[in-house]
Amino acid sequence: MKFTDRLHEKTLPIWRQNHNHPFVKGIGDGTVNQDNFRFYMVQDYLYLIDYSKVFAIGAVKADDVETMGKFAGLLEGTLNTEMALHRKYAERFGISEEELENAKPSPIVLAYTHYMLHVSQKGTLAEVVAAVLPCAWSYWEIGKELNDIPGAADHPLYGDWIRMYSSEAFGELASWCIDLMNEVAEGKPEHELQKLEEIFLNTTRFEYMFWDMANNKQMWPGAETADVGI
Ligand SMILES: Cc1ncc(CN)c(N)n1
Repeated sequence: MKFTDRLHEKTLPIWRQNHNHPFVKGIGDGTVNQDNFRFYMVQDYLYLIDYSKVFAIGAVKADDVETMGKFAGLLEGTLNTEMALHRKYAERFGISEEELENAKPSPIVLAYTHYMLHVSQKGTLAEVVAAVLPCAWSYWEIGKELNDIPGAADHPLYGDWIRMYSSEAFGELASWCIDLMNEVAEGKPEHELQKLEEIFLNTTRFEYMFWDMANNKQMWPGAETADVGI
């Protein structure tokens, strides 16, 4: 059994909850509230800035030039392809790039990104990969699932999102993360595998919390409308 099969099996209930989250379903059937989607895209942009930094840490921790190159590819793909989607949506919503970068992160975004940055700064290369894997893997699976819904990828607003996360290019990045997880877990003692499992479980849980945050436009307690992200 591959280590990633073990991870998938262990986190299956929460993994399913991610796929069936009302916000995800709403992107697929076009019913998600536009204002919530706008909030989500702004918060996701902030998330991706730190997520990209985790790939840079991966490059620093890589043991060979080929792996360094893959992390550089993931960093480039996130900054220039995935985040281009967010910049395009921001333009549609009348949000400038400056406003986007200066938006305030929600408590969930801060907790999630700080967790990933903490794990990757203090941990091993395998721990870096375990932290980022649910992000790439679950979005790719969700993208493909939504793309299978007839007409979903043609939706005037949410179609771009579905096409991005079901694309071959995104799938390649996700597959590379899956393969690397198996490579770096090979031969590790059980206690280290359990640690990787825990990190993977935690970021899978954060994925669920992120969808919930988007669904509820959840910001800081007592925040005024003007403080809500942007
Ligand atoms: C929260 C989150 N997780 C994952 C992805 C896919 N890179 C994303 N854009 N946002």
